[in-house]
Amino acid sequence: MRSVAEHRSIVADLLRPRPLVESPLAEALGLASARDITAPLSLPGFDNSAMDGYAVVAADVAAATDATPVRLPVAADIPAGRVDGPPLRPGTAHRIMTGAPVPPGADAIVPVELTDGSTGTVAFFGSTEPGRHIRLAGGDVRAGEVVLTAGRCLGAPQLGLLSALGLPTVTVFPPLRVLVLSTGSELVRPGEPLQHGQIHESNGIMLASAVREAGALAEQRAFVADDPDAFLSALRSADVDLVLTSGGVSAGAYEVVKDTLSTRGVEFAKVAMQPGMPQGAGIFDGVPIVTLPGNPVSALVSFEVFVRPALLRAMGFADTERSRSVAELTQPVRSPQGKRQFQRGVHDRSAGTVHPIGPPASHHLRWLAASNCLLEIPEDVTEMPAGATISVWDLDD
Ligand SMILES: Nc1nc2c(c(=O)[nH]1)N[C@H]1C(S)=C(S)[C@@H](COP(=O)(O)OP(=O)(O)OC[C@H]3O[C@@H](n4cnc5c(N)ncnc54)[C@H](O)[C@@H]3O)O[C@H]1N2
Ligand code: MOO
Repeated sequence: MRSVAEHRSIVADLLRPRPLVESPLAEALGLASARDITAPLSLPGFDNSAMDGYAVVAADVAAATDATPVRLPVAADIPAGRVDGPPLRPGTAHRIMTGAPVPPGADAIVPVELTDGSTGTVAFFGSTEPGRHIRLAGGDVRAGEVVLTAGRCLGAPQLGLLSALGLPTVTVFPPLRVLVLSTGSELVRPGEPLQHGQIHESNGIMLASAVREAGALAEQRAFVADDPDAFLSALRSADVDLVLTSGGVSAGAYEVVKDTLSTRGVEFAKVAMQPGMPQGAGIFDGVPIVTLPGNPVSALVSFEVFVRPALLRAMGFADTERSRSVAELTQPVRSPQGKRQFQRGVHDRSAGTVHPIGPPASHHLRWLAASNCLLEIPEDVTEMPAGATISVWDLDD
């Protein structure tokens, strides 16, 4: 049997990044930056006020108290955005707003709450010290510093930072395009009535959603029956970077995926894993294809273990794995000898504990939907008692 690690690297080696693109920031959410990003300018770009109030020379208001206010003439008004503010002469104050440039000559800001707020002659009821409430140029970012490294996922704060640095675009790895194709003559579209022996199709939306959650683009085709011609024509009609099928890969008489592709560039193997033993991967018609087992839990666990890290790697992400932690089991678990088992679990992060949820069998979608993690049990471990520590893949990060 093939090991989990071997199949992971076979799948990872199949996928290739698309050519880099220069993307407007608004279209880069969730993608990976392709390059280290060096700040073209400093942030803040100029010394500016952190408070609405008055710019002063601190020494001028050193004696101010509630009982003995200091009064200064207001020589200028500096709203945020004013670009022609005059210098401050000692013995005067400038009314200033948050974000406005501190005038040359001033060394502190007094918040409006410590004054009477006047625009003619202002009374100060408290003192200040040099530097108070001034945000210094370069205090956040200095021009020339690397602010984001290649492979970083561009989320809201990262895109905000790039915009603050005056960068309208960013070089990114484009999302991979993935065709999700379910197979099975028993499948019926949700919303349509079932006859005995039929089931509603569920892997399509589940895998397409997992692809989208990973930041790639999913094209979810109507599923195909266990019919080689229909299957091949669905495959050939796609212009994608990866095809992801489910079903038809085990040992039965109507395994449309295995029967059709095993002579056409796809290698099928048993992987020492549960769920998710029957797997296939290869190149068909020049396009990478990964064939997942049809049992719904097997399909999604296989996606997590083999496809998601490969997709993230080909989309340039530095971080390709789910966050892993170690937690204490609150109940014992058993696992088959020789297989890496991934049980569904509920991880209580604040308590540092985890328990398996639902049976290990691979058709229990309900328990998959109720879980927030996978428990990873190594091949050579057949039982673990309550209190043992176990490796956990958190699925909700
Ligand atoms: N004799 C053997 N039988 C089986 C073996 C084996 O080694 N020898 N392996 C078992 C394991 S493990 C798995 S996993 C499954 C994988 O089977 P296939 O990939 O061929 O998938 P199917 O037979 O098409 O379907 C399995 C199961 O999943 C349901 N299914 C399939 N597609 C969907 C879908 N899109 N939405 C919802 N449910 C789906 C299907 O109805 C079956 O119940 O094989 C075992 N058998
Ligand atoms: O490998 Mo199957 O995935 O155990 O149910």
